[in-house]
Amino acid sequence: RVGAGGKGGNNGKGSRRAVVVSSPELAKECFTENDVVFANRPLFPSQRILSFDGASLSMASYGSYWRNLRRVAAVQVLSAHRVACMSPVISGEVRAMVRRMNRAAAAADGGAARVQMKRRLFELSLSVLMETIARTKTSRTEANADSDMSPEAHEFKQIVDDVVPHLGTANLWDYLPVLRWFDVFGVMKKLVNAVNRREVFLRRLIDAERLRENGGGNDGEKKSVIAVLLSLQKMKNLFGAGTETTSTTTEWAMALLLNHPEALKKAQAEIDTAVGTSRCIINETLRLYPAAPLLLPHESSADCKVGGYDVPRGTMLLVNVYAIHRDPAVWEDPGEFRPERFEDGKAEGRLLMPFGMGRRKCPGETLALRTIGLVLGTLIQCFDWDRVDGVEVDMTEGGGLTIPMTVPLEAMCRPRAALHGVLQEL
Ligand code: HEM
Repeated sequence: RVGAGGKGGNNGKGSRRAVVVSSPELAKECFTENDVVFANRPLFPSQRILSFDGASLSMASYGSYWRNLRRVAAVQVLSAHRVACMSPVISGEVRAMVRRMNRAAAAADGGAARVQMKRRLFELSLSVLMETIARTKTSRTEANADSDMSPEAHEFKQIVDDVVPHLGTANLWDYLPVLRWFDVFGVMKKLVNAVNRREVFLRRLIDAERLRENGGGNDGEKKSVIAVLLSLQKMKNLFGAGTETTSTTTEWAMALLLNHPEALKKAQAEIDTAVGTSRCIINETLRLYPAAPLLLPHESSADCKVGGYDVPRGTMLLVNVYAIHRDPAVWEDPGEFRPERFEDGKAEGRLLMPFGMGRRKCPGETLALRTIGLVLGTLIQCFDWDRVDGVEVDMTEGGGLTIPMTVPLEAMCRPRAALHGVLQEL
């Protein structure tokens, strides 16, 4: 369960020393006794360009600088209290999406609309982040009928689309200097261009927030993230980490439910009586499709041992969460979608780590689970769902930093008769 590859600690010759861990015991060993040693991140050339030379929270090496940023993120921006304050914003965005779907269904033949779930969920996730980070709602109009995004979110999506294809641990450009010297594939040009656009964009959001602040427009608890950070003077970028992961997980959850109508019916019935029971479905989705299947890469800052093997300083650590979550020694029929595994604490003691473990664990977990829960709960409660033309959803997985669905999810949605009045009033 420990794999090794590459020689030499850095990527100067197109290779890099790496250790791949794919069992629950070894993952625990890496993030308990070796947690401090593995708390660094390898900095690939593409990441160096994108992360202000390693200055972003997710890419910074372990030390006082990272600790400081992490404290700001965990305490000021993503704490349970902050997330509770953000909930009305999230619900507002979800309601806006439901309103649009309801309108589309009313206008469609037979009262059911064909919905591009992937696009909708990504847009929603980005809008939630835009709204909590910069409060851009004012610049959006309902007349923009078929999109769930503000113009700012649109602009940011274009920047993300330019960057995402060049992320990931198997990017040749990062390993082979010759490709970089001649900027083969024009990667450098594209990344620098995207970073420059991102700078201009963020600067604009910050200036707008400053103007609002000067005008006395900020009200305590409902402050945007930028306002919070401005008051601490530590503006850092959290958009990248939170968008794709959240929307992809919701998309997989909907796909699983469409292929398991009995689970969908059960969830609908339960939500009608007690909101919040979609948690087992979310856990099971994150078990089968962890949005970061290899976590983010870690790097050792000193020699250590993993599973009895010597691991030298400067080795990249990849933790295969995808394999750990499907370990047949731990999970019965690991490939099957069975949310009941998580009922009544039945899965307690089994390692589920879609957000990682140890000190570099995802600080956005509370926000992500709240957002996914609200979105999924609302979609299941408000609509009856069907597969397009009754055809089984294609569950083929794509590659990259996250696990995208190869065929973007589409589904038929029909407003539930019992909720007609409620939907009209949204
Ligand atoms: C389903 C949603 C999400 C999943 C599955 C997820 C998963 C992860 C994972 C696996 C890591 C790396 C842990 C490691 O290195 O061992 C991570 C890091 C991180 N995540 Fe998330 N994440 C999600 C949503 C979010 C959200 C909503 C935010 C914030 C808005 C966020 C912010 C971050 C940051 C800043 C880091 C870097 C932390 C550090 O290096 O110290 N994530 N996430």
